[in-house]
Amino acid sequence: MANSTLSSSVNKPIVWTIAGSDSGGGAGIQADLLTIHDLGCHPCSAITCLTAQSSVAVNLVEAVSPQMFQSQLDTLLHDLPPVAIKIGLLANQSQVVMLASWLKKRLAEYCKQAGIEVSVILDPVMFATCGDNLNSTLDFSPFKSLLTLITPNITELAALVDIKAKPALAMSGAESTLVDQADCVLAAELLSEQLNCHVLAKGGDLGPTWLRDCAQDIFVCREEKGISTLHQGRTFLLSGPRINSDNTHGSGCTLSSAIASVMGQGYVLHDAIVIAKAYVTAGIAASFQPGSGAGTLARTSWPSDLTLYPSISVLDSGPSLPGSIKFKPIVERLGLYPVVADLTLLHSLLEAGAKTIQLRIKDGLTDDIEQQICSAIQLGRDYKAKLFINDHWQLALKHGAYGIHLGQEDLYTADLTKIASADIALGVSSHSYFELLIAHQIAPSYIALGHIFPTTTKVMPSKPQGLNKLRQYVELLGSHYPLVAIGGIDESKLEAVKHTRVHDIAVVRALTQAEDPAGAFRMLTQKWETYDATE
Ligand SMILES: Cc1ncc(COP(=O)(O)OP(=O)(O)O)c(N)n1
Ligand SMILES: Cc1nc(C(=O)O)sc1CCOP(=O)(O)O
Ligand SMILES: [Mg+2]
Repeated sequence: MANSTLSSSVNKPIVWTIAGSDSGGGAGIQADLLTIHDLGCHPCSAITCLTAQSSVAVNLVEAVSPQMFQSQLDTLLHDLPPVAIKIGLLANQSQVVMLASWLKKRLAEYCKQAGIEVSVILDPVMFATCGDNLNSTLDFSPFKSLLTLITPNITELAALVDIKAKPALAMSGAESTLVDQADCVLAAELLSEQLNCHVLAKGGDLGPTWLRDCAQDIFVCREEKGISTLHQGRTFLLSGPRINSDNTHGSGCTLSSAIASVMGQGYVLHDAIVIAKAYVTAGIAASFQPGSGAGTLARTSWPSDLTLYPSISVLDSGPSLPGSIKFKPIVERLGLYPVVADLTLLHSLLEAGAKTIQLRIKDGLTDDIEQQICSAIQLGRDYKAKLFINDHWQLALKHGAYGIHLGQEDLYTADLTKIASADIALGVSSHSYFELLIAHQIAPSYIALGHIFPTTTKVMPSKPQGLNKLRQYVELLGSHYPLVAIGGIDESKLEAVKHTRVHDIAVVRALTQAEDPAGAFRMLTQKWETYDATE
């Protein structure tokens, strides 16, 4: 017992914070250590400076010596290398230059040797919540191409961006302040180009009027591995609930260290951002005031309440989703859901008792496809089954299918309003928290969660989600939608999948590669229905 406790704590991902000490305990290193620990990682720190700080004033800032700064980084790298790093307050320009050079040489060398990538999140701390200037004159350009993400607030964004390089911004009089949403977006996109990294421009502070109803952040995303190309090279608006509270001291530190902690556990950037935003919202909602000035955030662990999460909209000129539509609800269980490519198999699985089934044709002649879709829809009706058509939404609409299954990419090209008003059920694929939140915004009839295990049925841009994430998705959305797990599920995985409490499962190869697909369907269904969801 003692051993297993020891090894589980040793195996926690190591996340560093490189930041200043806040003697008041609400921000800086102190907030970061609490956050990283609360979100399941082991925190290490490299302290840049000490601040004599309370909730009402910053009275003294004293940088550590260059030797001490360098030695903390080298000492840690030797024995406690990070999977992610959060950088906060840097005390002077020489620390910026030294750290940039360390990231470029030492960290890069380590990453190459270990064959890993380390996410680096910079929170460019310039002002304390009490308004005191901490360091508003730093030049962060040495960090170009060395950061994963930078997270300025709107004031910091205005100070950071080289506005003169963007005539459109300068013309709108935005030399020192950014007011309009369009100016903020342009500035964030410009900063992203300047530093060659993703940007999250935080609108949590009560600044320009467009930010006052909800806490809105602008997320400029460049190229990123592990996610659909649909969500790369785009600018998003993340709108979360605004909690009216003065106790927001340390919210920027908390957000950036939460992003590092979540990325350090293998979540993609987009997920880390929405999870961290939800974490900060929950922390502000439960905040407290230990001194006489602004109070500080509570640590409320991994956020699983859907109302904490932001809605996502697109701010660039690309396609966007329609608002307020709702699809036919499905109240009964989908059960074991076969996804098949031919009518003979479809027919035999209906005969074996499938109550939900999908026709997924990936190639073939157009005339032929329409004929197969027509026949499948008729078979679905004959067997009183829920027959979904994958991809071919126009033909499904034309011939009155029970349902349509669409991938995230299809959501921007299909006529969703027409599908909803034809009372056709809609299933939507998802591969991350970010995609789940997008699916939730159009309130489909069910959401598919994939791919849970490695699959050879199709090439996926994302990594297998695994059982832990599946469990988290079910906790987040399981009371709102039927959730269907897909990808690599076979007899050997059935019981573990059931323990996540996901409602239903969809399978391809577990049936298509079986000698007797109808027999395999009956056997898997019987097992799926008899396994207990509780562990
Ligand atoms: C139940 C179920 N879940 C996910 C998918 C995948 O759909 P999509 O993202 O549209 O990808 P393709 O199937 O078109 O490759 C699915 N078909 N069914
Ligand atoms: C069609 C499909 N969609 C997925 C997704 O994650 O969206 S995974 C997948 C393939 C599932 O096949 P198998 O059961 O053979 O692994
Ligand atoms: Mg599809």
